[in-house]
Amino acid sequence: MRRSSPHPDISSSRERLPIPYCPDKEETCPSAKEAVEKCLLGSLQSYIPESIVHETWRKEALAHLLDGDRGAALARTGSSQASEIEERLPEDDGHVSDPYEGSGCSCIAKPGGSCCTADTDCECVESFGNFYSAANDQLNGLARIVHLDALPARHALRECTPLCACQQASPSIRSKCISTQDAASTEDEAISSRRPEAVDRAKRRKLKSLEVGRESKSYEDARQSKRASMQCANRVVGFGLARRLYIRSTAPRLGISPHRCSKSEGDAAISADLNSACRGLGLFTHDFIPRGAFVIEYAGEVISTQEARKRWVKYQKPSMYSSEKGSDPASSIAISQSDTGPRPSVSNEGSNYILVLQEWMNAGTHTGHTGFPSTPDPLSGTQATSALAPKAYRTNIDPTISGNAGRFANHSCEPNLIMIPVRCDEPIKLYDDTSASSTCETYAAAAAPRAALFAARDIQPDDELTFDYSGGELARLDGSQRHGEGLKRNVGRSGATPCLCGAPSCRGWMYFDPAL
Ligand SMILES: C[S@@+](CC[C@H](N)C(=O)[O-])C[C@H]1O[C@@H](n2cnc3c(N)ncnc32)[C@H](O)[C@@H]1O
Repeated sequence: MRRSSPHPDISSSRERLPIPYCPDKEETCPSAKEAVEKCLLGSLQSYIPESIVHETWRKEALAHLLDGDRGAALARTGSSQASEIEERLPEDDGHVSDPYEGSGCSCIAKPGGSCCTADTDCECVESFGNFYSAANDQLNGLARIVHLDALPARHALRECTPLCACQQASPSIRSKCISTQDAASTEDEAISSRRPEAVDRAKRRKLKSLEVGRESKSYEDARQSKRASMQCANRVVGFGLARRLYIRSTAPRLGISPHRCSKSEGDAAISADLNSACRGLGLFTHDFIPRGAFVIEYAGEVISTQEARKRWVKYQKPSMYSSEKGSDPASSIAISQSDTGPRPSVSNEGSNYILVLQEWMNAGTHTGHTGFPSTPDPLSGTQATSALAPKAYRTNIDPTISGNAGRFANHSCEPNLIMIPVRCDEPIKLYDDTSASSTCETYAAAAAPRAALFAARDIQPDDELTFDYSGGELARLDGSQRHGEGLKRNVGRSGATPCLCGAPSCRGWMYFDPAL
C-alpha cells in the first residue's frame, strides 16, 4: 500500500533521454551553451535522468529519438504529452509492456561469485560480472537485485553486453537483445585497429544507431532497436529509476532553519542533530528498498578531466552556483580507489557536484572483464607505469547543468547506498586494451560507466539516501582498510570540511583527493 506524502514523487517524471557526452577534446565542449548544441548533436550517452533541469535538451532528445517529422512534431507538443508518448514507445498500441517480461534468463547469484545455475544461456552473465537475481517478494515484484556478497572485489557490472547474451545465448534470448550486427561490427573495428580514435568513432556510431536511432533508416528501425534493447536479459540500471524518491531540505524535519547552519556551527559545539540537518538538500525514499536493489544513477554530463578541473574552479565562485544552505563549504565528490591525502582549504560558499569515478584495472592480466588489482598499491600513483601496473580509468560526471536527482544524495560515513560502476550496451573487450597509458582516459571516455547507486542494506520509507563519497563501501567490499586510514589523515587539517552525517562512526571530515 502506497502512502500519501507531502513530498512530490520525482520518479513520476521518469523519461529516457540522452545526456551530452563530451569527449576528451576540450574544444568539443567549450561552454555549457555550446555543449547543448555540440555535444547533444555529437556522440550520445544515454542515461535515464529523472529530474531534468534543461528542458530544451529533453525536447531535442525526443525529436532525435522519434526521428523525422513525427519526432519533431511530438517534441513541439510540450513536455507532458511528449514524455507520455515516449513512455509508450516499446509498444505502439499504447500498452506499456513489462520490461522484464519473458527476459528468459533466470540467474541466481550464489555466494562466492558464481552467478548462474546450469542454464547455459546465463554463463556469460557470470563471466561478465553481472550478479542480478530476481527478487521474489511481493513488494518488489520483478525487481532485480545485485547480490552484493557475491560481487567480486571492486568488480564493475555489465548490462546488456552485446558479446554476452546477444551473441552467445540461445535465439530466444538473442532476439531480445540489442542489435548484434551493429555491436559486432563496432567491436571488430575497434579491436582490429587498436587505435583510440577508431574506438571512439565506432563507439559513437554504435551509440547513435543503437540507443538513439538517429542513424537508423526509419522510425520503425529505431523503435525495434529500442524495444529489443529494453528487453535484454541483463538490464537493470538501464531501466532507470524504479523507486519513488523525493528531495527535501535536511533541516526542516528537525525544525531547524537552514540559515542557522553556519560554518561556525558546523563543529562539535552544536548537537549531532543540528549538525546532521545542515547538509542542504537531501534525497529520500517513499518506498522500502531491499538490499542490492538499484536505486538511482548519479547522472550528468560526462566530461574530460580538463573540463572538470575548469568547471570545478568556476563552481567555486559563490556568485555562480550558491547552494540553498548558503554556508556550507564546497566539496568535490571523489569516488576513488585511491586515498591520497588531506583535503585542501576551500573558502567558497557554493556546492560542487562533480563526481570523479576512478576504477583501477590491471592491464595485461585480465582477459575477460574489468577487475581491480590488489598490487601495486593504488596509493602509489594514478598512472599506469608498466604492463602489470593498474590503470586508473577516470570518469568525470557533472550533473550541475544537466543531470538527475542523484546529485542530491549526501555523503554519510555509514551510508545506505553503494556506488557501483555499471556499463550498459558495451563491447566489453575495449577495456582490455594494453596500449600506452596516455590512452587510458580516451578509453574511459569511450566506455564511460554509469555511476549506479544500489541499496547497501534494506532501506525504510522516508530514510535519507546517502553514499560514501570516498568510495569506502567499494573499498570495504574489497576488504581494504586504506580508505579509513587515509581519511584519518584529514582530521584537524586547516580548511578540511567537517562531515555532518551524524553517524556514530563518523570520520569527522569530508573526503577529498587533491590529485583529482
Ligand atoms: C552532491 S551534493 C549533495 C546535495 C547537497 N546537499 C545540496 O543541497 O545540493 C554535495 C554537497 O552536499 C554537502 N554535503 C553532502 N554530504 C555532507 C555531509 N555529510 N556533511 C556536510 N556536507 C555535506 C556538501 O556541501 C557537498 O558539497
